Amino acid sequence: MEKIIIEGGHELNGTVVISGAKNAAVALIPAAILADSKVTISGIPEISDIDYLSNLLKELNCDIKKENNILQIDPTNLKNTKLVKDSVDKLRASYYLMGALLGKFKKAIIRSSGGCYLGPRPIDLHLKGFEALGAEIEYKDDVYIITAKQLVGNTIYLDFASVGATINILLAAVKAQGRTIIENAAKEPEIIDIVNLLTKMGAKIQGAGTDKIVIDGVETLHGCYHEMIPDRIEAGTFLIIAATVGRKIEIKNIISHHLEALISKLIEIGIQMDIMEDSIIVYGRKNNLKPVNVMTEIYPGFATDLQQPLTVLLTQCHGTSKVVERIYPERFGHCEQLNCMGAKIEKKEGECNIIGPTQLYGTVVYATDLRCGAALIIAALLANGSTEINNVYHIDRGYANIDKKLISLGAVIERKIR
Ligand SMILES: CC(=O)N[C@H]1[C@@H](OP(=O)(O)OP(=O)(O)OC[C@H]2O[C@@H](n3ccc(=O)[nH]c3=O)[C@H](O)[C@@H]2O)O[C@H](CO)[C@@H](O)[C@@H]1O
Ligand SMILES: C=C(OP(=O)(O)O)C(=O)O
Repeated sequence: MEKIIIEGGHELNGTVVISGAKNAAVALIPAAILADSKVTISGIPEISDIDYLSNLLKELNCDIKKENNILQIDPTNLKNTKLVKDSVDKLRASYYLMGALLGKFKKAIIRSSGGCYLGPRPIDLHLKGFEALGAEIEYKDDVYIITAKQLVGNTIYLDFASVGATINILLAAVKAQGRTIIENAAKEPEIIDIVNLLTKMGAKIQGAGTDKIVIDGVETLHGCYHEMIPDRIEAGTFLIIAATVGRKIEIKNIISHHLEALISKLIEIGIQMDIMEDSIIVYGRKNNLKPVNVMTEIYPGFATDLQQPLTVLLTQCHGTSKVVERIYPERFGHCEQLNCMGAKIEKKEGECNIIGPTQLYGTVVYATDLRCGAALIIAALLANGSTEINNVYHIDRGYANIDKKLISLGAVIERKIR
């Protein structure tokens, strides 16, 4: 088990380059196995979710090679192995292998996936989507057996615009017979990235980025080259780090348009930024920061994955801020940890009030999930004294080379094995 020790109080300066998007990469890789020849994806982030997923592809006899940030996935000799080992629940996105294997072989045997515990995370909408395409599903001893004689296109209305269900249904439908329509589809930028890859592979899809996606099934898909999008959540995290403990930080390899909801909150708080299309310069460490109210929503609303990191900046605002969590009402594991560091956060059902400003102090804390980990890093950079952050494996699932990136900006960080 690794832990990170951060000496707080150092002002950060310089440039940071954002890595590829975790939530796109973990779907692009399963999508690639639908091809009959090699798919090359560039911009792959160095995170443990990619290592776990690569191991799952190896279990399927897929040839997978990584060099720098380029991943070559050759599914020519793919076998439809049962995925029932512990390796499946190391990450959330292993569930995309359900849709991909179903689309490719009309059969998938896979156990439940893992990922951050943010309260209950059902996959009923994924399964209903597969059933609408003609699949039958059996669930026994934590393993899903999903089979179809034939997959046939259908109109599927999602009760909630779920990212995972939209992508999983896309993966199952690209090779189905006829037309599938996903109504109330998720509109996140990662969906567009997956559709761009599938289209290069020969799929026929319209409407990605809107709430109606139309898929006309094709018989075969082929290899291609794809350059993936940068991580808007990592970029947002660095925007918040820069606002909280930076003097002047330039954040590069960013699509500013993906971050509009966060940028507008930072402006409301009083953070000064120069916003370009593919980079942002943040002038942080301002006094008299204003409190704000934030409500998480599906894209283009404020991302739930950024509310935990933003909470740390809100501890420095003069007055009471409110965060309402509409996607995962139990996503508040960070509050107790931040309170141990001196924050004043009152947690209620589905929301919290942050009373600021408060001085934070270094202590021993525990990442309860990935973005709680990010919040604790920001708090530790700001705190008086040294902070020990435990359960670092959560952070490594989604932040590429976070220690190196922060050290290059002037942070004092050490990683230790317990
Ligand atoms: C790997 C990945 O991309 N993870 C992201 C993805 O997770 P994930 O794909 O799991 O999130 P969803 O968009 O599916 O979930 C959103 C909401 O819908 C509910 N729901 C979802 C599916 C379902 O079948 N039934 C159901 O009730 C969930 O419990 C949750 O309340 O989107 C979330 C919301 O932006 C992000 O926080 C995660 O970082
Ligand atoms: C919740 C997250 O990830 P996952 O869905 O992979 O658990 C996240 O990226 O914040």
